[in-house]
Amino acid sequence: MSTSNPPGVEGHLEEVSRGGNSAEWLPYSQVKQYTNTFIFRDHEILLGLKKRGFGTGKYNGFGGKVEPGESSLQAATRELEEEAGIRAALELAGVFFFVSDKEDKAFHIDIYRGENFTGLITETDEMRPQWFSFREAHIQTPEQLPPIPFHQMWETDPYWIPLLVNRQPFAGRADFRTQGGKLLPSKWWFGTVLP
Ligand SMILES: CNc1ncnc2c1ncn2[C@@H]1O[C@H](COP(=O)(O)OP(=O)(O)OP(=O)(O)O)[C@@H](O)[C@H]1O
Repeated sequence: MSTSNPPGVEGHLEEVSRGGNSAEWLPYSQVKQYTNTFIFRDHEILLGLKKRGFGTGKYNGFGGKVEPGESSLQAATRELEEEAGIRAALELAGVFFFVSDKEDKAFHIDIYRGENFTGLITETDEMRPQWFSFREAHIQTPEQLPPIPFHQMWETDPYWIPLLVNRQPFAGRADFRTQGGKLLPSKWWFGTVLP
């Protein structure tokens, strides 16, 4: 069964999770395009610890704004090289749309996945790359990698990272509100793409 998408979320989707308050979705007047890229090998995912700017101290994929004249895929490829020093053929894995009560701009984030990268993974001024394991039950790999550090990531990541890891195309939205000086999700909805 398809359910009705939140405003800003497109596609023929089936709900997988929703939560938060029952308030209306926050309004927005402008949409900014971003990218976020995750590299995979075996049961491992490459994350970067953000060292400056928005999301400092959190682990995330590699990405940023889509610049004028650039496609989303070009931006994702450029940001991966700028922030991690590598290149990879990327495919669109999902979309995460979010709005905060701090500004009237909405963020549309195209989420990409890639494998078989070339180049040497390199720490940059912006990101410290690190491999994590997503094996079930957090059984550690022979290289003793830690599991995905959800406690040090955006609060909405646990809703869509499993879909990314399981190769299920997805789209979702979250509204963030400032609570006690912290930006926290107040309402969210995620769905997988139906054929
Ligand atoms: C709130 N929930 C969120 N959940 C998951 N990912 C989120 C996110 N909010 C932002 N992101 C990602 O964080 C990066 C910010 O990038 P950011 O450094 O601001 O962009 P960019 O490199 O273009 O900026 P500058 O060049 O420094 O101006 C970018 O990948 C963007 O997709």
